[in-house]
Amino acid sequence: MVSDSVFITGLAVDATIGVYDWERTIKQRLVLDLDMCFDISSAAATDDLTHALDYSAVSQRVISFIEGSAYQLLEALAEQVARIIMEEFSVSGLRLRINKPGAVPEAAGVGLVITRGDYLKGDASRG
Ligand SMILES: Nc1nc2c(c(=O)[nH]1)N=C([C@H](O)[C@@H](O)CO)CN2
Repeated sequence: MVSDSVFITGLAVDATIGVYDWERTIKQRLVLDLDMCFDISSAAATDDLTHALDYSAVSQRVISFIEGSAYQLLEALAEQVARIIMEEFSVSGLRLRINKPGAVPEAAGVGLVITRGDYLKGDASRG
């Protein structure tokens, strides 16, 4: 079981997201934190990006997907982002946190955290 991970924090994307009519006509800021299970041993041994989980490529793919999406719920968006990363980047598990900082004016942030795949298996230090 792999305990290595590659992370992305504070990934800011403007999206059409929300359940109310007024939210369907504007873009709102979302901020994502990702922790992705990935064995770094091959990248470490070869010093070659082609053997690494390229956090730049993941970031651009996630930004592109979210900018083209129009979900109502963060839950629906989160599930698809997790699926894309796991399917397209050979990530065996991940933790995804999505913050919608403007949604509740009285709160610094609201949102959700999901874990998928192997994220919590075999590594007590995560979670
Ligand atoms: N669990 C969730 N609760 C709420 C969501 C959501 O996506 N998941 N969305 C909204 C509204 O769109 C809100 O952000 C508008 O301010 C409310 N609750």
